[in-house]
Amino acid sequence: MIIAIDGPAASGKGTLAKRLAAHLGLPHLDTGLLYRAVGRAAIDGGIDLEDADATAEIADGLDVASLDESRLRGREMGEAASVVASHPKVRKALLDLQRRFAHQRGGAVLDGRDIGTVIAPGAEVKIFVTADAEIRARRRHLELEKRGDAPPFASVLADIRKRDARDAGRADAPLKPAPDAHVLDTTALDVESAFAAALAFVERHRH
Ligand SMILES: Nc1ncnc2c1ncn2[C@@H]1O[C@H](COP(=O)(O)OP(=O)(O)OP(=O)(O)O)[C@@H](O)[C@H]1O
Ligand SMILES: Nc1ccn([C@@H]2O[C@H](COP(=O)(O)O)[C@@H](O)[C@H]2O)c(=O)n1
Repeated sequence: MIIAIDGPAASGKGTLAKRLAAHLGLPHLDTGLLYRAVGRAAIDGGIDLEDADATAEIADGLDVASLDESRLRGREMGEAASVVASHPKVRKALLDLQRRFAHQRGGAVLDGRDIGTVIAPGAEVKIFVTADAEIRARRRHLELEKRGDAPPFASVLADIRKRDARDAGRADAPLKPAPDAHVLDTTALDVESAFAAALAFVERHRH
């Protein structure tokens, strides 16, 4: 069974994908990490994030086994990822490995922006996780506060809005729910309730 989980920044899709994968015993891929890794490598190498050819070359040679998540999290990498993710050549370079992961024997859970629309349009379960931007910013701000690394709330909210607008506005694989996706609005749901709602949906649709 392939479970595709998409949604805007800080909607909780990663939290949900991880929980579902652990509960169902399926492998999980956070596809945002791939774009973050390309952004990270470009910055480390002094390459302009707007350079589609150079960043696609990085994406082509990405070693997924050696992704260092601790260097990929954080606001700057989210922004850098969103810039490189707008290049069709970068997306093309990362397509096959995501599709192979999705179609491995036994199934998988993937979360990102285009899983239900582009990477695995035939997925048995598609969930588009969303929440009001202010709530998402509040959750992300809380997370950053716990890490002792919180900028002002207003700048967290502005980052989220800017990233969503870029992701939804790009021509190639824009952020949007697949026509057959179940939209799960978690604005009024805590983590446990969101997980319970997602799991109930999965159980209804697995075949
Ligand atoms: N339903 C919820 N209620 C309250 N907090 C939540 C909920 N879901 C997730 N969170 C918290 O919100 C923050 C963002 O969640 P998460 O990292 O899963 O989002 P994401 O969509 O994967 O983000 P990104 O797109 O930036 O990778 C985390 O601190 C997480 O613990
Ligand atoms: N399937 C995907 C996944 C991610 N992106 C881009 O990467 C950025 C970072 O993603 P996070 O989930 O780690 O926040 C995101 O803003 C997108 O621009 C993507 O395009 N497709």
